[in-house]
Amino acid sequence: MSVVLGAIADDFTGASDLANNLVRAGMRCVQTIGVPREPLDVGDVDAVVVALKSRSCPAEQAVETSQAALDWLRGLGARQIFFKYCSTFDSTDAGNIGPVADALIERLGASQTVMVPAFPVNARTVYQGHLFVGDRLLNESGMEHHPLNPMTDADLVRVLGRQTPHPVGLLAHATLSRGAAAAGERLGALANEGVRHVICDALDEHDLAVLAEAVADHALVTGGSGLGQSLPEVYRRRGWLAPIDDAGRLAPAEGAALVLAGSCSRATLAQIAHFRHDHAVFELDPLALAEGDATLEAALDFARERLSETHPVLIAASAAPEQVRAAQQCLGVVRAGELVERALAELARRLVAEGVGRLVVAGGETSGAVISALGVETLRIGEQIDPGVPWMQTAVAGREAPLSVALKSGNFGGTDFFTRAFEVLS
Ligand SMILES: Nc1ncnc2c1ncn2[C@@H]1O[C@H](COP(=O)(O)OP(=O)(O)O)[C@@H](O)[C@H]1O
Ligand SMILES: O=C(O)[C@@H](O)C(=O)COP(=O)(O)O
Repeated sequence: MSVVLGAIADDFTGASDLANNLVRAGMRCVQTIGVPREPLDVGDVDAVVVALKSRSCPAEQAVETSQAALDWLRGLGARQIFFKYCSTFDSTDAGNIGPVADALIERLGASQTVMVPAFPVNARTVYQGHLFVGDRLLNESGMEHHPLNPMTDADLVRVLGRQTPHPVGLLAHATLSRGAAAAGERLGALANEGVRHVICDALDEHDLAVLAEAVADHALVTGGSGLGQSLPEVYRRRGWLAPIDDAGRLAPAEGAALVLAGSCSRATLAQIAHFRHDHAVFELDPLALAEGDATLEAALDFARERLSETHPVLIAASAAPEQVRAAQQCLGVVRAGELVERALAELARRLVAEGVGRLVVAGGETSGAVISALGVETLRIGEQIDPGVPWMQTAVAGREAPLSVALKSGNFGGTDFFTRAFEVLS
């Protein structure tokens, strides 16, 4: 059997979210950081997820790295390509969802793709093309304050329409509720009208299963990880997958426990507040980081004094919207983000070299910066901590035992995530 699914994820937390769902649905999955330099042995692999850091970079760069990932995945023989973006459709009018989807469609010679951000288990649903987080529209969910891609419009047909010159259509719930054949017919009719991108409603797992059945033969699908829960079952019915084995067991974890947070989402802020009750927290201020290395050294000292296997330490740049705005006004949006990402990446690099072996990172961009600084190339997927966030293991230079790492999407996880994650691991 060869690789069935090749996925291109626009950030690192998103990649592990998708890989987690594929593993839980019984696919043997490897996550790579970018396109690996060495050939990858895919002898017993059903799915490969390539993690990129292409969500917030200039659109041309996102297109270029995504095309390179596509070419590599096709070289592995992948039957279907999955472009994974955020379940909150994180993007701006400049991209990158529209431009990347267009480029992938063209390179694959396809005529259409579905857009399925829904992830019901984490309360992301789509109705009449409008994205909800819980019972709030996207633009009232906290995502309107995102430091890099504030989401101020919940109408995804309209949002995507600003990112692509091609027509955007809707596969509405009324059609979906009539089953996979009706959904497939509607997609075909839209394709005949020249509609390239189809935003799909989905309220629950059943809707995702219907969509998976309708699109399993498409060259390209796009969306959040929810669709990744449902596709493997369709592949299995078609005989494309080997029987399920134990797809997600890791070696025992070793080393001190550290949490690094760069996400400013509501969920992460609540998780930090919860953690603070019983644990030590160091706050990184981007304005102080801009002044020189003293803050970074202070954070290192703080961690070194407290690191242990049993009591995690947290270093966080995460701040409330008004503080983020103040830092951005002073430093600029890009520089503020870069200063924080660089500092957290440097802390990870130095503290892992000094014995951290269990690492949780909060935030997609932040995870990209940290994992890149650690020189990670591939990750194995292990146990789920909360929906969308698995423990993973990887080799890092200078460490004999594998590094256990969890990349938490800003918006995911219960309030006790930063303590419970380590309990799950032990
Ligand atoms: N105090 C702060 N002020 C300004 N920007 C910040 C601050 N803390 C974190 N950031 C930046 O905000 C961005 C958060 O994005 P990300 O890590 O993807 O989190 P999420 O997963 O919540 O989207 C990062 O670029 C990070 O460097
Ligand atoms: O789909 C999702 O919500 C996540 O997998 C995701 O993409 C995470 O992005 P961040 O919130 O930026 O971590």
